[in-house]
Amino acid sequence: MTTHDEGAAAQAEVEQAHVAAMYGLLDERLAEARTQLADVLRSPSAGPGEVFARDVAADRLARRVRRLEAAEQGLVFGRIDGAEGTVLHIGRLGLHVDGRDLPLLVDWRAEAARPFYAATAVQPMGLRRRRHLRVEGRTVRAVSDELLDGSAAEAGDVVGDGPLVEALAARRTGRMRAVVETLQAEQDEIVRSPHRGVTVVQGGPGTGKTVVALHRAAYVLYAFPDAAAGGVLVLGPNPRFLDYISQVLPSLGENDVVMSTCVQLGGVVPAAVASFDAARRKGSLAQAGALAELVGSMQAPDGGFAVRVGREWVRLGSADVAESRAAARASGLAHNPAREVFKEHLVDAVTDALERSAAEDLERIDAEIAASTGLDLDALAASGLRALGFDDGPSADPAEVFDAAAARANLMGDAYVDRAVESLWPRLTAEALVRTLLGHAPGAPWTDADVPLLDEAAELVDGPPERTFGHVVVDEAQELTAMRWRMVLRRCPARSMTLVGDFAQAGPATTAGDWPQALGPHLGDRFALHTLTVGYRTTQEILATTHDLLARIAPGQTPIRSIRHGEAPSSRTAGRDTLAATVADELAAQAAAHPGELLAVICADGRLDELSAAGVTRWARLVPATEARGLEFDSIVVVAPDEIVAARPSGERDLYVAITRATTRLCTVAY
Ligand SMILES: Nc1ncnc2c1ncn2[C@@H]1O[C@H](COP(=O)(O)OP(=O)(O)OP(=O)(O)O)[C@@H](O)[C@H]1O
Repeated sequence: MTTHDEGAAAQAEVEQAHVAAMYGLLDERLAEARTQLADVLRSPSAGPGEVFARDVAADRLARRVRRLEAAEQGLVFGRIDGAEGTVLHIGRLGLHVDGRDLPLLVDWRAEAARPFYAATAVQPMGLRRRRHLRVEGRTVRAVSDELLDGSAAEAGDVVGDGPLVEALAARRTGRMRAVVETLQAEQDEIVRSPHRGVTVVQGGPGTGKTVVALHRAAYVLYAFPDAAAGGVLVLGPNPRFLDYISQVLPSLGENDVVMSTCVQLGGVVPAAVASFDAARRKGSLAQAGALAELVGSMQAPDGGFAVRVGREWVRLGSADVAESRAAARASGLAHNPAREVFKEHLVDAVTDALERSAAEDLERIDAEIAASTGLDLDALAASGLRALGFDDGPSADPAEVFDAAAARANLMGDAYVDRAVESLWPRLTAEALVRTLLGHAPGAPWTDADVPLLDEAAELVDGPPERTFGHVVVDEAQELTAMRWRMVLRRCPARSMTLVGDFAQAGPATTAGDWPQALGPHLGDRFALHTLTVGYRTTQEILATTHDLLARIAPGQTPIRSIRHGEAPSSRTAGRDTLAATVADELAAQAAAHPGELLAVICADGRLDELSAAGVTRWARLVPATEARGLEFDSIVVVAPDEIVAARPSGERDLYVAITRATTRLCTVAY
């Protein structure tokens, strides 16, 4: 009989042979792909068609190379053994060998990999055993098994600490990492949900909403080819957060994801941050109505219109103008492109008026000829037309004297007509429209809250954005105002989205208190809501200190249960003048006692300069409470909580966010 350690070492050796074979195949595939790429790039191509085809092929191969390269880290991390003896290894991508029935490695997103995440002892899904492999570089360091079918452990089973425990015990690095090895069943269910529409994930801090959102993006790219072809967009609240999550998708082999903040999406760089009041006001849905109304008011207001044609004036009644306006609006085009439709209808009406007047002239001339004979009728008709500005030569048939098509063509290019159209249906710019709405002087700086207004105006004026996406992921989605939601939805015509957030963590511009309030105006009830309940970041001890706060800021919300436990939070009191020094002292002590931990100081924006001057960045990241959403550190020092609460209308929620950033230790320094 072997000891546990000997058994574990033997099993690691068994797995090493498999893992070596997989890396061997990965190397082969990578070499093939690189050779193919080099061949394609070298191949001569004649003509634009061939160049295009070559570029497409090169792009596809370059992606394949990148995907294979990204799989080097953590290529394989799991294995499932069926009750009847089948074995599947699970990893970052699929590897198949010709002539072999079972794949050497199954992509974690494939249906065959589902039991690895979803099987439990209650529902083993045909599995006897789930195995996690800890691989460093290309070397198997350890294996750990869970037996799922109730059978007793045998010689080849290594039952020990779960890999989740190991993953959670790891030090924070300041960058989020993929957790594809340890995705939990309630998370996995959302990640691989077949729902193509809007999936919403709510849950307290640290329940893995970001984890789910990013792994969902990777799953969508794998499982929904149409959405993948349209591109995937991931939206986060600020650049600091985007930097924090930036490595997750590349490490899953997905490099073709666009990451952005809402503001960056608008293409306008704001020069200032709006006040809370302005942010709320400008974020409200009423602004969309106001902008639409403003544009409408600039589209041929009621009344008639006169245009000079040659030496004549042609007058149109308000009914003709209204008909042209209705036709332009019915085109469904935005204001500027619809202007052309308006102009065409107006020119038709002017042409009709000219035709009527030409016919009347001819009748009058006929009458005059009848009165005094001997005059040349054709010459008379032609001179009548010339008087109206037309060059048409004489015609034998008076009914054909007026060439409507030529008159219309002339009018379309006529500067007077253009001027008249401009006064009725002026060409607009988004900037000018928003400035008019806000009563801004030209050149006044834009704020972040103006960006969604400009985006809305751009759609009204020029039409939908050129760049749209097949799937959009929104993290910290509770931060979006109604106008921002419109901006996001505009870029996802297929309405295939993953939205994650927590209204207990909402900032000052948010007016909605829950998902139906936030999404109802845009999507009705067309979204599937999931709730995560288990915390993986913040210890139960730290969470316990937030219960009263949570009851105030989100009265209906059930506190989450954390699987982490640790020290009780500590607190220090300082004098008003010694606050920064006390923080520095605390950090120095923590850094000495827990070397290698990632520390952060979170404070009100107004304290940043003082703390920075006190040198806290020697030991810790200095993070304003307004930018702490979504981030995570081993240990947190929260400075002057009262100041964080007082700084913004969402102060208590900001404090809740700050307190829930730590995985291990929380210290509060107050005065
Ligand atoms: N299945 C898992 N395996 C390993 N680690 C996990 C798992 N789920 C979540 N975590 C870890 O828990 C921490 C919190 O996850 P995440 O940031 O996704 O939570 P969140 O719900 O988005 O938090 P917040 O509301 O604060 O933004 C991260 O370190 C993440 O890696």
